[in-house]
Amino acid sequence: MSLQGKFFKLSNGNTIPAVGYGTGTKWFKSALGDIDTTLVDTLVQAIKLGFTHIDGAQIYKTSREIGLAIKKSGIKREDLFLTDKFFSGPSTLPKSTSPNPYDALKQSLAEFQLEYVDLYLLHTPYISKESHGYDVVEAWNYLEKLQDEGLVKNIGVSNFAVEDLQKILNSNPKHKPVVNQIEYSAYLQNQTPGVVEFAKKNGILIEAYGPSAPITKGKGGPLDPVLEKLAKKYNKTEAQIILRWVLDTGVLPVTTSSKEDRIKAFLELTEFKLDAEDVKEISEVGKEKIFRQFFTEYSRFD
Ligand SMILES: NC(=O)C1=CN([C@@H]2O[C@H](COP(=O)(O)OP(=O)(O)OC[C@H]3O[C@@H](n4cnc5c(N)ncnc54)[C@H](OP(=O)(O)O)[C@@H]3O)[C@@H](O)[C@H]2O)C=CC1
Ligand SMILES: O=C1Nc2ccccc2C1=O
Repeated sequence: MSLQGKFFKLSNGNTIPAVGYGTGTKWFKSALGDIDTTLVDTLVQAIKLGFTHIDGAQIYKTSREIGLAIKKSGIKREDLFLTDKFFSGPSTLPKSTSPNPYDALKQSLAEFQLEYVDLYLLHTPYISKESHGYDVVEAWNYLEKLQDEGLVKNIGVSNFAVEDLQKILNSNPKHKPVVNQIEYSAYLQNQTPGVVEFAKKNGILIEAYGPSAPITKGKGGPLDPVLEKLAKKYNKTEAQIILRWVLDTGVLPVTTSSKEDRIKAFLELTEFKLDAEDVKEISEVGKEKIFRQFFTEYSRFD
C-alpha cells in the first residue's frame, strides 16, 4: 500500500504504477460507435512517453480504443497496467438487464482484444437482489472467480463507503479488495465519512479520481495562493503540486489530459516530493472548501 518510487505496493504483494491515465470523463462515449481516433492517438503518445497505467470502465465504451492503442504502442502487455470496471449502475438504477460481472469482463476482454486486465473494480456499490438478481457480496464472488481463473490480476471497488466495504470484508472473502477508487482531491478529502482512514487501516489503496479539481473546475478557492506559492518554491506547475499532494497523502491519482505537455508533467510526479509542512498546509487549507463533482448524492455528508 505504500508508495515506492514509481509504484504503490498493494496488500496482496502486487504493484501498481503510481499515476493512472483515465479514459472516462473527457473521453467518455455514450455508445461503442466509431473508434475515437483522437483517444487512440493520445493514448499511444501517453504510453510512448512512459505512462503504464490506464484506467478504463465498461461504461466509458473506450475499451476498443485502449486495446488498439496498446497494440499500436508496441509496448509489451506485461509492462502495462490496465483497469476495467463493471458498471453496477447509479443509485437510481431500476432493474439491471446487463450481464453479471463475470460475463461483462469477458465481453470487455473481447473489446480490448486482451487476455486479462490487471485490476477489475465494481464501479459502484449499488447492487442488490432486487436490481441485479445478486447482492454485493455475490457480485464480489464473481470478481474472485475471475481472479482465480487468471482473467484479472487484482480486484477492487469504486465509490464504496465504509459500510459497503464492511459488507465484503465481513463476508470472509477469499480475496480482499485491494483498491477503492473514489472522488478525492484537496477539496474533497473524504468522499463519504471516514472512508480514507478505514481503507488505509484495512490495506485498501485509495485511488483518486477528479484529483485536479482545485486547479480546474474548483479554482477560485482558498488554495489558489498556496498553490501559486508552492509552484514557485518547487519550480513545478500548480497541477503537479496538487497531484503530488495526492501521492504524498498515500493516495494514487487517476488523471487525464489530451495535451502532451500535461501528460509529460504527470510523468514527473514521482520525481519530486513535497515537504511535510507543505503537505499539511494543503490538507488544512483544502478543508476550508468542499468541491464535489461526481455522485452528488453523497453531498448529504458535506
Ligand atoms: N470510478 C469513478 O466513478 C470515476 C472514475 N473516473 C476516472 O478518473 C479519470 C480522471 O478523472 P478527471 O476528473 O478527468 O481527472 P482530473 O481532475 O485530473 O481532471 C483532468 C481534466 O482536467 C484537465 N486538466 C489536466 N491538467 C490541467 C491543467 N494543468 N489545467 C487545466 N486543466 C487541466 C484535463 O483536460 P486537458 O485535456 O485540457 O488537459 C482533463 O479534462 C477519468 O478519466 C476516469 O478514468 C472519473 C470519474 C468517476
Ligand atoms: O469517468 C467517469 N465519469 C463519470 C460520471 C458519472 C459517474 C461515473 C463516472 C466515471 O467513471
